[in-house]
Amino acid sequence: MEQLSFFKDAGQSAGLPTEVLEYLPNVFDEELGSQLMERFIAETPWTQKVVSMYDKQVITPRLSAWYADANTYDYSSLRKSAPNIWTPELLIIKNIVEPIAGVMFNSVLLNYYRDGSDSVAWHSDNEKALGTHPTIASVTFGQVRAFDIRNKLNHSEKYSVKLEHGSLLLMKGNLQSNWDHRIAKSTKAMKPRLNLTFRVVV
Ligand SMILES: O=C(O)CCC(=O)C(=O)O
Ligand SMILES: [Fe+2]
Repeated sequence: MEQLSFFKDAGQSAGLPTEVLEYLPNVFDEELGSQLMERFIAETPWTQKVVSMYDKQVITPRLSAWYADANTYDYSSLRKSAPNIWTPELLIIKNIVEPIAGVMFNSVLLNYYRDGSDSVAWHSDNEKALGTHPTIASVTFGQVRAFDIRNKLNHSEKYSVKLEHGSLLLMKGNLQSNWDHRIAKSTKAMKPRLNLTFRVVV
């Protein structure tokens, strides 16, 4: 019954720019989503990255893992290790997401937010290897968290989507070039959340 609480703050801010963000709730059955999430949390080879920020070494406030086709070039300086190879669970999700997105993906980044103090800071996924207008398919299981976007040229232009258990968010068009996004920390009690962003790396 606990899963019910995942849904209670669903919603999105008015005027969300749907040409860059398409939100599809309930793409995954609630029970299947919970089972997949438990397996991912237990069985993924999680890593926690250390990044340099203003001369300081900062540990990223979440756990991550990268999976890709074996021949995919390791494009990012942040991902120096070889990718993990697709698991059956990841392929189940990939096969559901691809026809909806209309894209065949060759990699996925998993992020595990253990509680409300885990987060991802404002950024855009605009690495060259993702191309100019990438479609990125973002699948969420677990705790509802707010996905915020802000216009890069006008930070006061902001929108928010509450990403629910079993939902799919398509990021597309100019999202990565014109907008930043984040998952903010929360001081409220938060259960674990798992997010998978399927990408095409060229
Ligand atoms: O957790 C999310 O919903 C977003 C993750 C993200 O932005 C990223 O991995 O680049
Ligand atoms: Fe991102």
